[in-house]
Amino acid sequence: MISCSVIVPAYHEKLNVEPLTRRLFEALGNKKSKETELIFVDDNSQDGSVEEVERLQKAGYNVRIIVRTTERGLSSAVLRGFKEAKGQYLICMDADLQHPPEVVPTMIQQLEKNPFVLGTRYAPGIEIDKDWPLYRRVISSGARLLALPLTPASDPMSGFFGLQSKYLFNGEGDQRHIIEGINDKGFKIALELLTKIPLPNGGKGSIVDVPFTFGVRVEGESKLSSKVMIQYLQQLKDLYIYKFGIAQLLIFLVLLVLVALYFLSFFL
Ligand SMILES: Nc1nc2c(ncn2[C@@H]2O[C@H](COP(=O)(O)OP(=O)(O)O[C@H]3O[C@H](CO)[C@@H](O)[C@H](O)[C@@H]3O)[C@@H](O)[C@H]2O)c(=O)[nH]1
Ligand SMILES: [Mg+2]
Repeated sequence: MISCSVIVPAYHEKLNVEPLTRRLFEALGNKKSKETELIFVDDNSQDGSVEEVERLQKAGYNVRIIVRTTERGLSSAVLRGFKEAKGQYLICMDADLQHPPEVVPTMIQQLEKNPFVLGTRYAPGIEIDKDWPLYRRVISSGARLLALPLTPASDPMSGFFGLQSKYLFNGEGDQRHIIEGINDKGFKIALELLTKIPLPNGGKGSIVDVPFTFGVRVEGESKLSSKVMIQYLQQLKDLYIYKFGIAQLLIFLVLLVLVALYFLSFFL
């Protein structure tokens, strides 16, 4: 029986499909592999990813690929994968091996006892984004700072996380559906869920950190674009309103300007 589903949003990731699949199932070992399914959610890349997955299926791996033809986007791809998942433990990770598959067994172990598990780059001994160019560090720090009031999580920008499915869905069987009001735009699906799903005690004590080192992408290219950054700012605005009400939006905007000025000062 499948207890864990690993969901991987993928766009033009053909070269990463096989190494990710092999490394994941190798890390899981015999017993856990039988209880785990791997689901790629691809947005019609037409780059041979489908054929790669078919080859891996023939080799005996429990992997499949959902190809979306009318939708695009990381967050909505992850939500689609969650909807199709059979496991009670749901894990989300990138295709490009920046999230080490070897960390997944620890995440599953933690999910057996805790509602939410977060792959975090902010932990003792972890050097944050050490190979990132300066501009990515600036964007990442600014984005993290702005999300701090929304959740007690250490790394709400992370795309490497897991949760118990009962916190994501309402209803059972055919009636099962993702809780209302989840924004499916942009890249930051973990932040959205951390803010909105009904975690015990508002997340305090129910989000377990699993430290990992954010690797460097070897194959393919990042899909982070200015459109994604604008979607993030829109998402933040909506989350501030959701959490604090419309009056606080003004404070948010003032904060935004201050933070922008602070970071701009590095370049002036
Ligand atoms: N299906 C689908 N997948 C997508 C899309 N855009 C990106 N992806 C997939 O989402 C994953 C992350 O995309 P990257 O382009 O590699 O993102 P990144 O800039 O490296 O950002 C990562 O780091 C952030 C932390 O700073 C994370 O927040 C983010 O989720 C991601 O992991 C990859 O597997 C990529 O193929 C899309 O439109 N559709
Ligand atoms: Mg990446």
